[in-house]
Amino acid sequence: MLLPRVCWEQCKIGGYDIPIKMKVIINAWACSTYPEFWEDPESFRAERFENTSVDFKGTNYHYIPFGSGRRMCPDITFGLVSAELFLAQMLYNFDWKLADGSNPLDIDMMEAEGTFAAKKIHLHLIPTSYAPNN
Ligand code: HEM
Repeated sequence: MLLPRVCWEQCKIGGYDIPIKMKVIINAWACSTYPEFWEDPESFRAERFENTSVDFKGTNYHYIPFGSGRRMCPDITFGLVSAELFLAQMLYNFDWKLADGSNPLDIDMMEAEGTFAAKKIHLHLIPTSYAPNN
């Protein structure tokens, strides 16, 4: 869910009358899984972003992980760099195995309900420190 907005003028969206001053909350997850815009929307397919002009900067309304408009996330750059740096450090310094020895392709990617898209089933991993020979 994005931050709540207040409607500045009366309008109609998807057949619904939205009165002036009505509080509106945008469901970014619903936008990002709308079948009219996304093929097989609930599958994790990172390659769907290859060779496309769709990006996350708030002008493609079917993909708004950082929101859109004047209240969109002011720290997109910091957020992206932090996530990339963290992931790169974890992958560079450790080898990873699933704690129960199962196949990574069988990981259940269901999301829990809530404001943030956390995994429904926790991921239990065993890191092994990767120390290259000096
Ligand atoms: C990958 C990381 C991040 C994601 C996915 C993210 C996502 C979002 C989203 C969806 C919103 C609501 C936008 C809207 O309603 O249109 C938001 C707002 C905001 N974010 Fe982020 N964010 C991230 C990282 C950060 C970081 C690192 C900071 C600060 C250090 C930050 C600070 C804020 C602030 C202050 C707002 C409120 C803006 C306002 O009320 O005008 N975010 N973010």
